[in-house]
Amino acid sequence: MIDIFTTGGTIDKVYFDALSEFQIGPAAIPDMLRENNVHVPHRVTQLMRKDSLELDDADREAIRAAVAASDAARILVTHGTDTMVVTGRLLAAIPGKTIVITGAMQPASVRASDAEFNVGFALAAVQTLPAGVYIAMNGLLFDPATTVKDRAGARFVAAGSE
Ligand SMILES: NC(=O)C[C@H](N)C(=O)O
Repeated sequence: MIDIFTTGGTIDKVYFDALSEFQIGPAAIPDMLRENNVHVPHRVTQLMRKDSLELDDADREAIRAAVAASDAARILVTHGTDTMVVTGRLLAAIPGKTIVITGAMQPASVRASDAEFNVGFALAAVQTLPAGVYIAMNGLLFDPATTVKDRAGARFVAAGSE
């Protein structure tokens, strides 16, 4: 059983026409998994709906506590990309679980989005990797301890190489 926790981020953003802006809506992952005929046993819990730039220490602690309290050994977290590595570093203190964090550069609700690719890749990663914390984005796996987001390049890179 894979425990999936959603926290918000661009992956869950939807366009509010009346306001002419994107806001974080309900988690995109349940519809995505259903529409893609995914029968991997899983459970989805929406922990929060925040852009990751707005996550504070209490939010991160809530994510850490939820993951630590899960009875599942394999955990998928969807999260905004801007501070994914910060949360990943905190989750690294949890022993004995395979924890994979993913998100998207473009909302799942828009056509040219990397969301479905990233979720599919992360779902494969979480089922096969040994215990540890990983960021799974755009076809690559990263260790949060040694990774940073290159915002201009819209990608993750090794710390120091950006
Ligand atoms: N692509 C993203 O998810 C960026 C967004 N600002 C976030 O970190 O929540």
